[in-house]
Amino acid sequence: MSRVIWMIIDSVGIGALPDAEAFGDKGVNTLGNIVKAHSDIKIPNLRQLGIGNIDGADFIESVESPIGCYGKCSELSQGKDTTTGHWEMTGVLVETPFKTFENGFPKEIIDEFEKQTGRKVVANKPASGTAILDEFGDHHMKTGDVIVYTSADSVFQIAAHEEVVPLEELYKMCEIARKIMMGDNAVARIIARPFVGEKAGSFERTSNRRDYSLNPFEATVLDNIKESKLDVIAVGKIEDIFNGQGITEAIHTKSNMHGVDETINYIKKDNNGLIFTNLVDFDSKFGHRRDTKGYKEALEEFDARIPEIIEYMNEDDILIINADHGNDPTYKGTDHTREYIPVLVYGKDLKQNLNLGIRKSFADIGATVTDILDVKMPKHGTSFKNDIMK
Ligand SMILES: O=P(O)(O)O[C@H]1O[C@H](CO)[C@@H](O)[C@H]1O
Ligand SMILES: [Mn+2]
Ligand SMILES: [Mn+2]
Repeated sequence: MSRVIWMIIDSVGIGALPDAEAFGDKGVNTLGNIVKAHSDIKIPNLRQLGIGNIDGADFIESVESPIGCYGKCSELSQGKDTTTGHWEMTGVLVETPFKTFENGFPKEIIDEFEKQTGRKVVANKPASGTAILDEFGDHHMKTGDVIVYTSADSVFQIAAHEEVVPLEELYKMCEIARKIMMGDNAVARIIARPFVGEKAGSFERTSNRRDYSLNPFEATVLDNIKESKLDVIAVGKIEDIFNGQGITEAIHTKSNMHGVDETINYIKKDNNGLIFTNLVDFDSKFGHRRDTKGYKEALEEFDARIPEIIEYMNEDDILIINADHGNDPTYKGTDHTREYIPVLVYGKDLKQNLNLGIRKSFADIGATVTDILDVKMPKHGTSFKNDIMK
């Protein structure tokens, strides 16, 4: 039976959506602008899969006969964050945007949080997660007050030094915040942001980050697969994005390469159903940091692992690679960008060099996954399984 290996290259958008300006994003193109900034980029394996053959992706040299099926998808949901992107690709549309807090969180919320956690809050504003450590890290070290911040995303983030606030306490604080930030104040995610280091300028965030999401509003593709008694194996932050819903086994990872290693480990094992991986470094280490060189190198590093992934796949396994939103490292600010996402599909038994065109929704990908695994179809999305099968 076919398995699906579904890998999310977090934030690798491929050009502005028609409505990008309404999201404050003009002329954005994550992959396009990285390639423009670094024309020596080497991503031969993504190109072999057809990334340069996608409609409008003329900034990447195309190949004559790609071995994959390739296309791009629009986002129907009103958002450009990870939760919205992943939920849409698994069949749940977010029609009302998640609540954001451009001016920080209201006093009642902070008061309640301080009361229940017994710690004072500093910052309480939108910020870049590394800049905020430079600004308030020293104060935190001296006082034990925790750094609460948000961004253009619907997030309540708590940063604390691992030696000042033990991880267990930080996670407990996130659970408290999760309970407070429901109902009218429901943010998509509460995020634990532990860090280490001596002083401002040398603080570093650790991989002990944890996200506390809302439950998806409706059944996702993952729920449908799990209901059919198949495996839904989550690698990286997938488990957090779905709050564990519809997942049968999960592993958190420290980096993109660790994510690829664990994905390959699962490919080698005997399982049935879906291996679902998120590679977040593109976004968190390079996109938000507006680091085009780092982003380019991360793409090259991932690209170099593709042959290995393919090598271990069974004859009837199907590999899908796509993004969840953009994060153009050449654009102003430090936030995500509203973009098309590329989608690449490869299987030893599938058609090659097939243009999937411009799809109406990310949900088409999840619908295809369910169709391949022959489980209940999601409410949204049009499967392209029949197009890719020989
Ligand atoms: O700047 P950092 O903390 O990496 O924040 C980024 O990560 C969070 C979740 O995606 C968002 O708030 C985004 O802005
Ligand atoms: Mn993301
Ligand atoms: Mn992000």
